[in-house]
Amino acid sequence: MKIKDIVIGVVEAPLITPFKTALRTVYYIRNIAIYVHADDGQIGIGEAAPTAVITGETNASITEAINEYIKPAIIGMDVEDISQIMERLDKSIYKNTSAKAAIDMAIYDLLAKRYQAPLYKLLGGYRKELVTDITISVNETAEMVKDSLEAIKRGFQILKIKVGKDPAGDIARILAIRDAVGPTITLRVDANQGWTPKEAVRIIRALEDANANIELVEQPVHYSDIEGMQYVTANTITNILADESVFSPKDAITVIEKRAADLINIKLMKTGGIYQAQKICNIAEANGIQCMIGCMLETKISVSAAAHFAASQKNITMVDLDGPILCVKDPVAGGPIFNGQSISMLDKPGIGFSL
Ligand SMILES: C[C@H](N)C(=O)N[C@@H](CCC(=O)O)C(=O)O
Ligand SMILES: [Mg+2]
Repeated sequence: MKIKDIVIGVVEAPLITPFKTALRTVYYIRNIAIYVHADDGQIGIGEAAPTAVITGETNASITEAINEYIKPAIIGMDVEDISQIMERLDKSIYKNTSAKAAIDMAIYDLLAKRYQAPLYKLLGGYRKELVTDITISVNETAEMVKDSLEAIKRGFQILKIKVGKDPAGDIARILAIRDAVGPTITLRVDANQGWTPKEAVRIIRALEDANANIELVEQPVHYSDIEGMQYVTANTITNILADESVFSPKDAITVIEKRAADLINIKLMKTGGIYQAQKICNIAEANGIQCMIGCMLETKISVSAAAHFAASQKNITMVDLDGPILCVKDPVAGGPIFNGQSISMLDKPGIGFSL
């Protein structure tokens, strides 16, 4: 099964409410869809999200990276030579991880279809069901409390609370949410790099003193401030999760060696796809570090690929795959079933979309 052509399209989905983090506000998803055509007529599907503030990519850069660099590097290759394809993909252009992720997942989709196997089984098949959290955008406290209670009414038991935009008000925001939702709901906090190391320690310790029972705090400080992350991890009890600080296996080794975090968030848009994500997950597992699977603002196409990857790995113990849940409707039919907080893998070949 040889790679014959790569076709680029657009995938769009309006969001139910604006998505707000310390880094950006988004009203509408407009991502790149990828169709990798094989010489036997099969098509593999992928998606790239243009998260300029995190990966540095735009829809224009993703399109250019694929057309000018990635496509010439892998066209004509046999889908079964996966390691060789992934080596060429990695070397075809520096960074551009979301462009690479879209191609990587489309090729894995084709490989799994070649063997008539669901992708999660081909990758290891550890489990069939995942439970995702849902994001509560950063807003004024009252609005975040209201959004948290609505999410619980919709059946979500794990909330990912965005903070870091107004550090002075963050303790009050988080405590008000804990107060409103009660003790049984799991709360994750994501500062998206919005705090200084000293601020982070002060805020997290205040939450600990108030018995807020926060499961983890994600990327408290700037992605490049590994020493700052190390300082926060060393001076708090709460688990610290590295997100924007870990794109590559090398980044994971740095964070682990420096004890800069307790946990790692793997996103296909940061790793450049499943092949590199597996390496990070294995490195973390060998070092006793559990991983979260995360997503950017992505639709069901790429989030489904991430779900297959997560389902295949024992060491992925936390799931933040709420992209499709934040959309008014899915732009594609098929794939795993997203029902409230549960994501169920089906036994259709590949990622599960009929193309
Ligand atoms: C969508 C997901 N829950 C999430 O929060 N992802 C990112 C930010 C994504 C983005 O800005 O597109 C995260 O920081 O974990
Ligand atoms: Mg994050």
